[in-house]
Amino acid sequence: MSAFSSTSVAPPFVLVLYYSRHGATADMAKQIARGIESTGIEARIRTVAAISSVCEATEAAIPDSGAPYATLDDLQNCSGLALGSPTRFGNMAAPLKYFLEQTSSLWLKGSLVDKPACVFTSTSSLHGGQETTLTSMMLPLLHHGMMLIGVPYSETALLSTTTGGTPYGPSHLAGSDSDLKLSDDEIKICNSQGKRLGTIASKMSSASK
Ligand SMILES: Cc1cc2nc3c(=O)[nH]c(=O)nc-3n(C[C@H](O)[C@H](O)[C@H](O)COP(=O)(O)O)c2cc1C
Repeated sequence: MSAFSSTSVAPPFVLVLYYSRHGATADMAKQIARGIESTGIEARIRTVAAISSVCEATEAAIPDSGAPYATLDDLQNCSGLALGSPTRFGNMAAPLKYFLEQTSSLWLKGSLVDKPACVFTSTSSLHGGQETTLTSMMLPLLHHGMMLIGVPYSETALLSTTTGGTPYGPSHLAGSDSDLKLSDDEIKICNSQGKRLGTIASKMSSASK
């Protein structure tokens, strides 16, 4: 093969994209990333900026701590997506929705069609809207044509958990002071969801080459 015909193909990765204010959803993102990376594919962890009426004028391009901010290129080039948000009045948090509302150019090109995706959330109360938040995050992903994966009951932690964990996606009960750590069952569910997403993303990205 001549030097001119060899092209360097960027290795596939799964984007773990979340917003977190107090750190619980960020902890979940790390556990999902562990599950993804256990399958041999890179997990790229990215967050979105908080919003305010002047956010675009005041936010630094790179946050002082934590994951870098996601770009549209991260979404465009990922082989799969794990999307996470704290529950806000039974819905996803505004900063994540704000980011998603800037993805019309990707929607027009169909960039995310047929890519696998999962969703995860953290709440302060057990019946405070985990499932509704998870489904609220699924809706824009379905508009983008993504293929949603949940947590099958073959993950037995779904049956033993007394806090978070749903078949719609991993969840966490953070408590009213946002100080409860991820339980062992919640961690298992995050890890297995990441593993499932990584496995499917790897298979689909190698099949499309
Ligand atoms: C504006 C606002 C609305 C919230 N709405 C809910 C809610 O509907 N149900 C709930 O259980 N917790 C609610 N919470 C609590 C957060 O979901 C919870 O503290 C979550 O664990 C925070 O995740 P984080 O640590 O990733 O920021 C709300 C918090 C805020 C600031």
